Amino acid sequence: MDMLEVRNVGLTYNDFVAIDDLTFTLEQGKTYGLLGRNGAGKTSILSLIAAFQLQTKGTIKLNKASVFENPESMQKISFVYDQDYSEETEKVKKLLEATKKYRPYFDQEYADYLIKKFKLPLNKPVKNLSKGMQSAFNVTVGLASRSPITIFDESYLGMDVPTREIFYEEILKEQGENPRIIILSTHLVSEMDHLFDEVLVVHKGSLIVKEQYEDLISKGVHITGNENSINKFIQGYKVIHEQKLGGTKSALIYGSLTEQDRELAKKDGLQLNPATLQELFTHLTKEKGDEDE
Ligand SMILES: Nc1ncnc2c1ncn2[C@@H]1O[C@H](COP(=O)(O)OP(=O)(O)OP(=O)(O)O)[C@@H](O)[C@H]1O
Repeated sequence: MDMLEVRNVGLTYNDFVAIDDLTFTLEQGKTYGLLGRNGAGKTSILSLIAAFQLQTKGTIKLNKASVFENPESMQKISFVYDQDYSEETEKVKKLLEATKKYRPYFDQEYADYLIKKFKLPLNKPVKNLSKGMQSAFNVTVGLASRSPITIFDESYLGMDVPTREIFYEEILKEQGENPRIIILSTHLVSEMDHLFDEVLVVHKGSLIVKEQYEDLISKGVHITGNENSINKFIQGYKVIHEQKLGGTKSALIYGSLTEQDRELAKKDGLQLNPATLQELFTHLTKEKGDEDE
């Protein structure tokens, strides 16, 4: 069972702290959603896991061995990110062959299948592909690499909806048939949440959430009703968002409601509705100056 352990990891660029003190473990067979606002530190974390750079402090280990400058673990990690192909004169077929050389788990049959699915033109220079097609090419490399750790950092850029659907279907299918550690960094929270087994939320370089998707979702509850009753009800709960309309108020609670309180809410005529991951993410990472709806 492959296991990635990130312990007390920090990263500073000159004096700027991009990542503060991250500790988490990832396990084979799970798809992780990595969420965070712009500049939260997602790409920085992923580039450390992929050993593209060395952290300023802490350790990152794959199966107990440090990943940095470790050829064995580097072969097990694929990092799919938004590459600049403006100078890439090589054709799709040739570039795929070249990439394959460094990926010991690469499955050519699966790559051929994906090329067909994504309708990638094998004889076109990669620099001449549309943005969405370049992303499809990257995703093909990432999926067909079958690396024990496969990272997709906003790998959907430029893809249209049907193409993104193919990407999502393949993630689900692959994880079922060839389990690995998959990390999906994304801003398309509501579109991709069905893919996540676990969710990591990074905010200003710190990890503020790491939870099973189902557990996390069960903590978000919208409670709506008469303002006075709501104010009384929410005491003691963590409220991450409030909205008022006339005498009616709606509060978004983050934390498990007791059965007793659910009964109480019903009795008081208060409405309870589950929150979505996107809502929880938005309000948990709210910053001063963000507009309230
Ligand atoms: N090479 C660098 N030198 C200096 N600062 C950097 C460098 N790379 C990233 N940063 C800073 O580190 C912080 C985290 O950046 P990072 O790219 O990891 O964020 P992100 O969560 O991936 O953002 P986005 O969602 O916008 O892609 C940002 O404030 C960014 O400006």
